Amino acid sequence: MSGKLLKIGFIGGGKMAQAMAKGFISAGLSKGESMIASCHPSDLASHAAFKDLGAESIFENVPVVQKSDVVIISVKPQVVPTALGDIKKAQGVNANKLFLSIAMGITIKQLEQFLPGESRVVRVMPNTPALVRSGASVFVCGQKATEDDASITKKLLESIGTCEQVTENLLDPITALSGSGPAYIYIMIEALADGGVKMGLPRDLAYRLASQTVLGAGQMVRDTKIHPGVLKDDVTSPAGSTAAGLHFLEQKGFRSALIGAIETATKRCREVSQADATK
Ligand SMILES: NC(=O)C1=CN([C@@H]2O[C@H](COP(=O)(O)OP(=O)(O)OC[C@H]3O[C@@H](n4cnc5c(N)ncnc54)[C@H](OP(=O)(O)O)[C@@H]3O)[C@@H](O)[C@H]2O)C=CC1
Ligand SMILES: O=C(O)[C@@H]1CCC=N1
Repeated sequence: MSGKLLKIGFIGGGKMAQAMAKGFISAGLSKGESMIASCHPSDLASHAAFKDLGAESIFENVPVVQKSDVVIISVKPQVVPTALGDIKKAQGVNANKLFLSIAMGITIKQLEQFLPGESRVVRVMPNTPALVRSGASVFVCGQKATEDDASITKKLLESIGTCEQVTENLLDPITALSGSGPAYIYIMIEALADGGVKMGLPRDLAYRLASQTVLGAGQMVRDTKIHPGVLKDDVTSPAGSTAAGLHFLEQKGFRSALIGAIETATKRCREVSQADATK
């Protein structure tokens, strides 16, 4: 991937596509002008967002494939069959491209069926912190993806955060954990700040402290590799305030709620994987 910048195309220019596009640009791996996105006419905000990046933004999917080296399938799962159907039906399109699909629940097998036979498919699960290059992504290579495709995928995803190659059976729980996870953490940050405000903190200070605390705790687990239970014990002084707070969380089923969220979200991914659930 040295030298000429890859042309990156997005089929669907929504939230996750924009996060990845902005991440690639700030990583220096791409430029607005080497990107193209197909947007839906009903989502002019996304159309404008890609134009603001200096990218080409259009309302058709086929030219995105024609003009790109790597095509990122970033429409909602329910839209994937139609969007890829457009490409399969089109005459004379060179679909011998690398397709990265980020669609929740859509399997490699389904993607390979929806796309023309020559297409090389990699299934990816990123998350929105890709925008600030702190994403957590995983990928699975399809039948026709080459070692080069895996390297290109890795290079792209590592530019916007961490990246691991996994097996497809892990994709649904990963989607539930790291794909959806930022949403759980955002409501936690909001609630922590609400608690701080309830107890008299100014709102902006409460958000700064809550977000930095989440960031710092995550970094502690990742960088020290110390078990989170041990790190929790280090915070919890005998007869102190943390023990009182933890007791309240246990009474309210905090752990159980998080475990249940991952279980429920995984089940939703599995529903979508079933062909009729993409409708
Ligand atoms: N958001 C996230 O955190 C993550 C999302 N994903 C996956 O990314 C994909 C996109 O999600 P997200 O960005 O949240 O969703 P968005 O709704 O923000 O983006 C999807 C975009 O595709 C547009 N669209 C609809 N139909 C078509 C079509 N036929 N051709 C081209 N574009 C079309 C939508 O327009 P309109 O709104 O008008 O329908 C919308 O702009 C999903 O498959 C999701 O599972 C994966 C990981 C994380
Ligand atoms: O909510 C969703 O379905 C997508 C998948 C992971 C994050 N957002």
